[in-house]
Amino acid sequence: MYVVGITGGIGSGKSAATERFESLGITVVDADVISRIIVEPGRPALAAIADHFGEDILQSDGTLDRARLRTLVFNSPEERSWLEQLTHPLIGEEIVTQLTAAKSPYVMLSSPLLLETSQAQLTDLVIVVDVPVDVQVQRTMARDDNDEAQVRRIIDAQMPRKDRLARADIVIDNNQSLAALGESINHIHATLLSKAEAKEH
Ligand SMILES: CC(C)(COP(=O)(O)OP(=O)(O)OC[C@H]1O[C@@H](n2cnc3c(N)ncnc32)[C@H](O)[C@@H]1O)[C@@H](O)C(=O)NCCC(=O)NCCS
Ligand SMILES: Nc1ncnc2c1ncn2[C@@H]1O[C@H](COP(=O)(O)OP(=O)(O)OP(=O)(O)O)[C@@H](O)[C@H]1O
Repeated sequence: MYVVGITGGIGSGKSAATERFESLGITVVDADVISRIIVEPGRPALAAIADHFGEDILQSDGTLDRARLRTLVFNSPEERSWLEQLTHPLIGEEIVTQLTAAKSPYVMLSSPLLLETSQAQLTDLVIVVDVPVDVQVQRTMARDDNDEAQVRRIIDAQMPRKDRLARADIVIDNNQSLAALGESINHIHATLLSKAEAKEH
């Protein structure tokens, strides 16, 4: 199995990129999606979070109050570290399960923390989706209910842009139109198909 990791900071355009790869028939395993599944009601991780932060971290329907947890963990490195020690092993396990089940010519692992965690070891090649930090901030604020200071705190909790770029095998410059992004991906897809083919033989 040829595993292509794709990463980038918050709001860089990982989802915009992976939607395009999916439309080309590629299975995408998404760490953000998995991070929501492992804290669904009834899961042990949600009970551990409620024990640690108090029942106020749950909404009236029993689901996680993500906005509240977001404020807590991005204002406290200790609380963020506590949450990551709980969630990252569970996210890692589910990533492996989903990668193993994938049937497309290559499989993509999309994760904002690919290079910050051991997830990178699962990949054959790393793609970084890159935009300047100010563009990350603008696009994230336009998408989410987050003020600028909050978005910048999240960016500060992630790998600095230049370190991430230094780890890339392929960089996608997403400071361009969505149409141009699609064009870049068509070319990269052709390259990845031949690399995956080469690994099989
Ligand atoms: C703090 C939580 C509850 C906030 O939830 P919310 O719905 O607001 O955000 P969501 O999960 O969609 O994440 C949005 C973006 O925030 C960034 N982000 C999330 N967690 C982290 C983290 N631990 N460190 C740095 N950036 C992070 C990523 O760029 C991500 O794409 C949630 O992000 C969480 O549980 N984080 C811990 C698990 C984790 O590290 N997830 C990242 C995937 S490995
Ligand atoms: N080339 C582009 N031009 C204009 N808007 C874009 C472009 N690429 C992505 N966007 C928009 O920017 C926002 C952030 O993109 P996206 O959600 O794909 O980022 P992400 O890297 O998946 O973020 P996160 O780490 O938060 O999951 C979205 O609203 C998306 O529609």
